[in-house]
Amino acid sequence: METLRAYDELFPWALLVLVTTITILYLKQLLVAAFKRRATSSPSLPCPRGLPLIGNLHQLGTVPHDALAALAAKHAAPVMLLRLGSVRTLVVSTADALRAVFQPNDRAMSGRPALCAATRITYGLQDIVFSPPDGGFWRTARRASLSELLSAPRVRSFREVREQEAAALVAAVTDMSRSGSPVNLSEELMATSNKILRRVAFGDGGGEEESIRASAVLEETQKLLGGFFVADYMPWLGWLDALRGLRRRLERNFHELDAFYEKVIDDHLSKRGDDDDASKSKGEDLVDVLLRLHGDPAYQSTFNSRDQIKGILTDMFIAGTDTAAATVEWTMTELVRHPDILAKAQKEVRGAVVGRDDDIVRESDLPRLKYLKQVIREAMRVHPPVPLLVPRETIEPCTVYGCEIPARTRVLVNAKAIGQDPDAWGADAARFVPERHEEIADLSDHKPWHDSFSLVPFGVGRRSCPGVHFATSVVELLLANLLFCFDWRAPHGGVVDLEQETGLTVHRKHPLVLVARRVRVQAPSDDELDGRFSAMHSVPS
Ligand code: HEM
Repeated sequence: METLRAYDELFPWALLVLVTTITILYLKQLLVAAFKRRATSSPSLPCPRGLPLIGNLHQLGTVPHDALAALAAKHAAPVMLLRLGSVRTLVVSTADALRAVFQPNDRAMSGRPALCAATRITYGLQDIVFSPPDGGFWRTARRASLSELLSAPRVRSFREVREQEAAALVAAVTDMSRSGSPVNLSEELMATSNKILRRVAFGDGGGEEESIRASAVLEETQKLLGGFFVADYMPWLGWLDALRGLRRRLERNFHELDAFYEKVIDDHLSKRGDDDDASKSKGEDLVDVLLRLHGDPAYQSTFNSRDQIKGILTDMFIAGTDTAAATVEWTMTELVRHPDILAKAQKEVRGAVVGRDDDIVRESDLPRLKYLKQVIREAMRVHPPVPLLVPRETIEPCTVYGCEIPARTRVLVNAKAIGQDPDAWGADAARFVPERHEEIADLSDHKPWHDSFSLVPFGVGRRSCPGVHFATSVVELLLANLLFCFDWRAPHGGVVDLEQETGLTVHRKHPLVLVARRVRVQAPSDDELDGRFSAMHSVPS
């Protein structure tokens, strides 16, 4: 009994000790877990604080690339981790950081998020731009884009289309300049770029009316792809997109686009039956090429459905039209803001292209226009047309500055912030100075675009743009003709602003409206020509 009483007295104490021990062990475990979490997730990557539910979404503002650049500067964060809705997002904002993030992790960073509009428009990600990199399809389709669709010989084969459309642009602007009315250059450039891509991709078939309808459908596709779908950031609120009517718009656009492609493909198939093999590869447009690959045993296992052909056609059109037009639009904006640079570029092109009857710049003239290429590079540094590139997503865990980044993290590369990075471009990074690209030996070579981490308007690594060659030939030809044929100024002696419209491709907020004066260039004397070339490559005061 004595012993039992002793046990009774001891029991509460024993219980207390037990509970205390368990509590201490539990708290210790919590603390260790918390330390471990801090140690393994992101010890050094800044994570600007967000709000419940929406995270940092509200900090994107109306011009996301500029807002992100400001946020990165505020937190001294070349790389930062944000939460956009429920999406963990890594943002890269300087050239050094881009190298540090991508050089060791190019494969890990090569995914794309399955965004709502892109998934629908590309027939469930059966294209090049948005397809996942780990299946065989992207690899084969990308190989086809480099060796067939956008190869140097293929791009050369479309020279006539580009020259005809450049001449049509000059004619349209000449008409407007004659009547004295200012030219809406943004509109003209978009129409020209659109027409070039349509002819290259779908051929010359179809009447003018059909062509205009197709442009309207493709324009809507562009808007939807650049639009904001709530489901891309907060999947559980995706029903809001239906309430906003976006889902219905997307469905309508998808079916219109599909009907258009079906007709184009059927027309090509019936035309093909009549052609012999030799004429087939001669005047092929991109639909012809894709139909040929569809029947080629080397490609057949991956290119085996019409949907894939249609997905890739959307890529070509969407990736190529808007971007080329925006590049010329921003380049002309900067030139009109810098009359000395405009004069120097005009002097070069007018000195190099004279003495012919047709009074227009041809593609064979372009290799001589070194300063023009510097001007374009500088415009793409200051105004990359796709400032946040096309979003990426990690396909596997990887390490960034010693921190583990899980798979399925969205990655945004701020090409605009990188182009303004003073460590890469110097203290005058914000100024428009084409001469800073003088050192690049061969600007006709497209390698410099892909080798750089400080100038990345065409992206970076294995998913960078395969359309560089195509894009630069359109941009250079249109710009050279605008400079050769016209003198330009802002209406009423005003200043052209730099306000931006948002979207995947960034255009000017207000169209670029300028006064053009048609110029007929006289053949210069030999002495004049000698003087021109020595003056041409000196820095303007
Ligand atoms: C000035 C014009 C252009 C610019 C600024 C541009 C820019 C870009 C950018 C930033 C990307 C994403 C790169 C990345 O994620 O690292 C891209 C991808 C792509 N671009 Fe372009 N682009 C232009 C013209 C073109 C043209 C003319 C075509 C074809 C006709 C084209 C076809 C593509 C394709 C297929 C991809 C996807 C590549 C992949 O994911 O593997 N682009 N472009």
